Amino acid sequence: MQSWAPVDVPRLEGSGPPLRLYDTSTGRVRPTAPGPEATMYVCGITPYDATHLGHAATYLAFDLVNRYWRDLGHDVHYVQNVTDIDEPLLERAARDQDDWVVLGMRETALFREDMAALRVLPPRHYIGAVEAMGEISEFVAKLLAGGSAYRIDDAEFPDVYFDITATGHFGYESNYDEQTMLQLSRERGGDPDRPGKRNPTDALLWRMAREGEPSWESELGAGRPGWHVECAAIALNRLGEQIDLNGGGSDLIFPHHEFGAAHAEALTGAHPFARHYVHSGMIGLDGEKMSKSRGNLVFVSKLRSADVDPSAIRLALLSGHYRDDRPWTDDLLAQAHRRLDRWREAVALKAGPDAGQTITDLRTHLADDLDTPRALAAVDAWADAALERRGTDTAAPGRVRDAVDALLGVRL
Ligand SMILES: Nc1ncnc2c1ncn2[C@@H]1O[C@H](COS(=O)(=O)NC(=O)[C@@H](N)CS)[C@@H](O)[C@H]1O
Ligand SMILES: [Zn+2]
Repeated sequence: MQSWAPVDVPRLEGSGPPLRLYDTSTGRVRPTAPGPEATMYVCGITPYDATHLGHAATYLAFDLVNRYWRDLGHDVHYVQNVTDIDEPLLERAARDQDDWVVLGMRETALFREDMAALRVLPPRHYIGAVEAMGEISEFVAKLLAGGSAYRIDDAEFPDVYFDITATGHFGYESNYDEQTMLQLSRERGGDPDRPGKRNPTDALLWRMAREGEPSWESELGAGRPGWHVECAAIALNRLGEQIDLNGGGSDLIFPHHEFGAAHAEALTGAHPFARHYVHSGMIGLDGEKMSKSRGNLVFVSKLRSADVDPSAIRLALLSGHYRDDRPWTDDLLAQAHRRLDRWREAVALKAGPDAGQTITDLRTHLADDLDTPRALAAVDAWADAALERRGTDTAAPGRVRDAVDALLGVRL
């Protein structure tokens, strides 16, 4: 599947400290240490109700990681999927008398447009589950052959499940207890109460074809994949056995990323699958998580069609810390507009105070687990000084503009 338009990123002089990020599996902020090419897998959308501000906040967080690693001089091999076949998509298509394929294509196209408008750097590989069906079924067949997976004893639908005891590390990514895992498995598409499973939380790998459901021929028999194995296969086959970062919103901590890691590790034996598991907080509206099921969604495309500057949307979402569950409010957007106008006014000056310290501060704060509130405050300070006390450095406004573009993706 084609990704979206590339974004030019100004090259800045010098570089900052190593990027440190909170890792869910160890519960600590730790330095990332990618090689010359950093490898990052961030889960993509299930293409309906796209792109709401929750989606946008999550993809902006990982865009900052991408930009910061590039600022350090790394290449970034960024891979993202599209869950263009899954229960929720089929249900939404049925509800709206829509063809699920058309719905998926339409919403994915809208998502690409929104990401390009927000100046999110595109993934090098943007892969749909449907186009990856061959490699996914092959991955499942290998798990089955290797004994990490089994067919459930159900004559009508002998579906394939993953055995959570296969790797001996299951649970290390989320660190959730059994009770929590059971509850979240139930809430997020699992079937812990299905009779015949070895362990209630064992995850579905391959669902044999049901009447009236889309299915694909495979060595496993006609059917379609479980949700987690799609990401494990797409990531592993493009980024290798161990990656620098596996990311998504905090609602993916379990079961999705726990199983994605377990599937990959069961196949390769390489542990941990990702050196960092990074999760962003939930954007809420009126006190509830912004989510498809609740329907309390604010869409990027609606704001864009109301002529809201995408850079203001970016600034509004970056004004909070990426890991915090936080509300979206109209006031947040109004504040962001004011901030954007002030920064633009300051960089339009002929000269300003020295930019060096500001760029150093920007990098230091971003390197500290993407501390964007402090990073934005550093630019506020420079803009205030430039507008109030002026300054004599004629290179400063241009340097600040380029740093804000390269590191925050905000176009001044
Ligand atoms: N309210 C929200 N705030 C922040 N991030 C959110 C919110 N709702 C969803 N997300 C994140 O947006 C990304 C896409 O969500 S999604 O469309 O439901 N799709 C999926 O979770 C799967 N296709 C991942 S393979 C996920 O990382 C999810 O955690
Ligand atoms: Zn995923």
